[in-house]
Amino acid sequence: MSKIVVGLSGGVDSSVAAAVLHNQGHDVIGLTLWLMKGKGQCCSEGMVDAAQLCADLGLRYEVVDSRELFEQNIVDYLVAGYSQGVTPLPCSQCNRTVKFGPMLDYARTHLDTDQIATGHYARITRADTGRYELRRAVDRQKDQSYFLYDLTQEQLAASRFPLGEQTKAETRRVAAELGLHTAEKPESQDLCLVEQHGSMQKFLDRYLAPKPGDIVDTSGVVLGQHRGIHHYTIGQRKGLGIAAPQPLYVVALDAARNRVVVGERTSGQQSECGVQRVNWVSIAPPQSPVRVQVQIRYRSAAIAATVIPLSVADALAPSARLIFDEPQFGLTPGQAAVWYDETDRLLGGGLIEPFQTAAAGLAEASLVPAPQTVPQNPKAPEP
Ligand SMILES: Nc1ncnc2c1ncn2[C@@H]1O[C@H](COP(=O)(O)OP(=O)(O)OP(=O)(O)O)[C@@H](O)[C@H]1O
Repeated sequence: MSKIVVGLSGGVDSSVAAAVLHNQGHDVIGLTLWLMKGKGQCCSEGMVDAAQLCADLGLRYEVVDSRELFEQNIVDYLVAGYSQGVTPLPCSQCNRTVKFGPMLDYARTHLDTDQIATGHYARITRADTGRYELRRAVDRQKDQSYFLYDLTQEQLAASRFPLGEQTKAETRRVAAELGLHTAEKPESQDLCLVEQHGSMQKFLDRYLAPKPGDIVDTSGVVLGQHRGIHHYTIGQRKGLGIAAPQPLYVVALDAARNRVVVGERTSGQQSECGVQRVNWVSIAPPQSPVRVQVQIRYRSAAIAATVIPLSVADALAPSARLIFDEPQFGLTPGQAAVWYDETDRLLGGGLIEPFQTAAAGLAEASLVPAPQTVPQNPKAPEP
């Protein structure tokens, strides 16, 4: 039996993960990363529920103050990204740099173990080559592998996902059978920051001052005014405030000119895109193109595509080109493209690059903003 540190958010999933491992005879230590300044779900009620769970099961419980790390790696990253016209995906970045990495460090340094577990719905297997593979969860509705594409081999080697083989309904049933007080706790519906602030816009409004500009069509004709490009996302149709005979969508965010570019659905279609900060997971970085099924958003259907690996020599920042079998609408710079094989193995993923739209004269934005580009926080939340 092993000593395992289980990340506890205070929700039913991590409660069951901890209880199951405990019932299997492992020496379980509950750990909550205190992430948010202000009273977020995980950081007030969540900690109380996690502490209660550990008391009920007789587990040691730890809280690690990770608020500064979360602020630097997630809040600043989001604010800088949105101000540059990209729509960053915080969850995969959070998993790699705020949760799994630091949790593993803490487990090794303070708790004398290199094993961690979470309530994520995904599965880890080991190939004959010794490589750790990430697979979709058995419960496809709950599958969270998309958010885990950026984990390193070291992190996967240390991690367990006890819920990967079961459905959410089974998790709730186990929680009820074990009498866990979190059994009936409602599902979180959105990003933790969105849940805390009510909406992504309300969160961003705390950091980014309004910066009105033009809404233009793809040939540059001004159609209206916007309140700041951070209020918009690629593919958005509602809330543009423009009367047009045909439906218009946001097809690009031009930070350099502070413009929102709109067009008909066909003008927002792309047959390929660049991907940066690629992480190859279940297979070693390939030297030649790979046929894949790719997801360009968490809930989007997987689509057939070919990944062409680029800059293989640069192991720290490999990039790739994705060529879709059919043109795709709604490719959003900053979101993750995550690719799988025909079964359920997550092969790799990376961040969709800002595209060059010659017609709209867009400037390229960086997905990895320099810290000094982060605007001063006009009204930061109270710690
Ligand atoms: N603040 C935190 N500290 C430690 N571990 C966390 C924290 N937040 C999330 N986790 C871990 O990551 C897993 C997935 O987190 P996510 O936010 O997706 O929650 P979830 O799927 O709603 O799960 P839960 O029901 O446990 O809240 C959790 O089950 C938990 O193990």
